[in-house]
Amino acid sequence: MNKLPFYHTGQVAAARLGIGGPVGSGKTAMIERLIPALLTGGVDIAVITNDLVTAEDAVRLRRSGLIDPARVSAVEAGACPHTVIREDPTLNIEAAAELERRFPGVELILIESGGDNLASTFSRDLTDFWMFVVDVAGGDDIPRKRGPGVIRADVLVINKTDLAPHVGVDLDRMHREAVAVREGRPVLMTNCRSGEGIDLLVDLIEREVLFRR
Ligand SMILES: Nc1nc2c(ncn2[C@@H]2O[C@H](COP(=O)(O)OP(=O)(O)OP(=O)(O)O)[C@@H](O)[C@H]2O)c(=O)[nH]1
Repeated sequence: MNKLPFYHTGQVAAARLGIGGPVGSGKTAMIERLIPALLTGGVDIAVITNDLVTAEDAVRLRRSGLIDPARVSAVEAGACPHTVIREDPTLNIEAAAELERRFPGVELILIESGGDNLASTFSRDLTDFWMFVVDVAGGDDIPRKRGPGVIRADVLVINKTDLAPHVGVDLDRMHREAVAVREGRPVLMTNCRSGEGIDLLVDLIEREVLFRR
């Protein structure tokens, strides 16, 4: 196998897209929606998942039938999830390089962080672009709390919009308050149950990450 890094092989590096957010906000569900949408758009993709001490999310994606299981790599953080996406992203950088070696045409690598707190962010050494996924059921006060993930992510995604009536959340207000703390950076709303909003997210990825439009 060719063990040289991509910059010695003439191969163009794949874009790295980080997906972070609190536990259970719908990061894996988002990836399950993004995979078919991106594949339909002709994007050559691979995925890295980060879990604490298991490969649970990777196993779920490998079994989903949505993507070649060999294109899903698992990193076991063994510590707070942000450690391996921010403080020392070596394991993730190596996993991405390995996917590029094995799949030379890969254009986009989705890197899912383990569920974390509102302060988690991705290192720019690891990702070209990163999204932070929060969910309606986590509370409409989350944007007002101004955590670094909410404020600094390249795109903030508010997921589980279908649950708003069940948890008493005013979606327009939650969106307005998120926009207000993000100084012009985008805020999207999704429902991963139905797929609503995923088209806008894919448009954004194709435009801002893959420079296709
Ligand atoms: N109603 C509703 N449920 C959702 C939505 N997105 C995800 N879920 C559900 O929320 C739960 C958590 O979703 P996951 O995709 O596992 O969340 P995660 O962020 O990957 O979770 P961790 O990796 O454990 O942090 C699952 O039961 C999903 O089916 C949504 O848009 N609407």
